[in-house]
Amino acid sequence: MGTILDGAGLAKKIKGELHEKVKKLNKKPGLVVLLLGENPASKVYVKHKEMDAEEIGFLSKIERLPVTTTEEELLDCIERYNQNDDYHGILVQLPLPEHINEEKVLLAIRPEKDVDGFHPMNIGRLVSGNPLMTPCTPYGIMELLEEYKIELSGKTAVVIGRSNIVGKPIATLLTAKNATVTIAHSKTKNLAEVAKSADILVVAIGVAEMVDKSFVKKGAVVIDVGMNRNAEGKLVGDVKFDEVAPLASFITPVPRGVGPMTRAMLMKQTLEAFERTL
Ligand SMILES: NC(=O)C1=CN([C@@H]2O[C@H](COP(=O)(O)OP(=O)(O)OC[C@H]3O[C@@H](n4cnc5c(N)ncnc54)[C@H](OP(=O)(O)O)[C@@H]3O)[C@@H](O)[C@H]2O)C=CC1
Ligand SMILES: Nc1nc(=O)c2c([nH]1)NC[C@@H]1CN(c3ccc(C(=O)N[C@@H](CCC(=O)O)C(=O)O)cc3)C=[N+]21
Repeated sequence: MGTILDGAGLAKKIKGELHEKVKKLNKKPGLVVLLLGENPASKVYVKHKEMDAEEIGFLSKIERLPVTTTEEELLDCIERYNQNDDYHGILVQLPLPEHINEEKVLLAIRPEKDVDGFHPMNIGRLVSGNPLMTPCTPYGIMELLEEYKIELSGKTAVVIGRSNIVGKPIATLLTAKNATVTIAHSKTKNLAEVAKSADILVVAIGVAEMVDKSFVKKGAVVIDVGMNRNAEGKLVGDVKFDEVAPLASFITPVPRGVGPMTRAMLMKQTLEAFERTL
């Protein structure tokens, strides 16, 4: 049975450290989350982020906008927070409604306040090895691997999924730590076989429990980013945990694995954005 990577525990420790730092400040770091519409999953995530921010002692605000908000109105709202010195971090919850151009929106956030790390400048800086803000989920995964002293140099890593928010940036970060990385996706042939070559397997697909033991080499480190509701409404990952855990050397659970680390990195980057304004 592999060691369970306790994301919730590490996130709690990190948030405690952030809280201690914030107590010593004269001004509160501020985080605003812009949420369009009523996507139930987004509402839950956003609520969690607000709770984290308040616990740490940040100024925290959720700007709830109707689903009918126009692109221009959203861009105006972002610009107001770009100019507002009380807010050091701005996060626009994704996905956005169809009528809004995501690329335009992400480009409108001042890179210094882009605590998600999704602005093209931040992506470019990450890829060129001089990061300012790092996408929170990949960042959280790297912190978790480091906490458990998991060696990456010279290891083979397979990332399943190539999204801008998870797959591509985690592949970049693993490469920077000298892993040899393969990115797989829906067009990959012999996916299970490719995955089985991995010392480190990162799964970010969005299909409940798709990855079973046929994808996993004995002794592999398995990172499950997936966040899905199964038929009974229970939160499950992309990995069949019960089947894979006995094979793995380390494995993240869902919940309490990658998800809490994502939120902790968001808080960390908000404090760093604040500190850069001093
Ligand atoms: N824990 C956390 O903090 C976070 C969790 N998530 C969760 O992680 C999962 C992935 O999210 P995200 O990256 O945004 O998702 P996207 O939907 O943007 O990307 C999914 C990727 O998986 C690939 N894929 C889809 N189906 C298959 C398949 N059958 N075989 C192989 N590859 C496949 C897609 O391939 P192709 O490119 O070819 O279409 C795509 O690259 C979701 O469950 C999401 O909820 C996301 C963000 C944060
Ligand atoms: N601009 C933007 N930034 C994001 O970072 C972003 C986003 N949009 N859109 C949606 C995805 C998804 N995401 C999650 C973060 C934490 C948990 C999380 O904390 N999960 C808990 C469980 C939560 C529960 O019980 O529902 C856990 O895994 O233990 C989940 C999902 C961030 N995302």
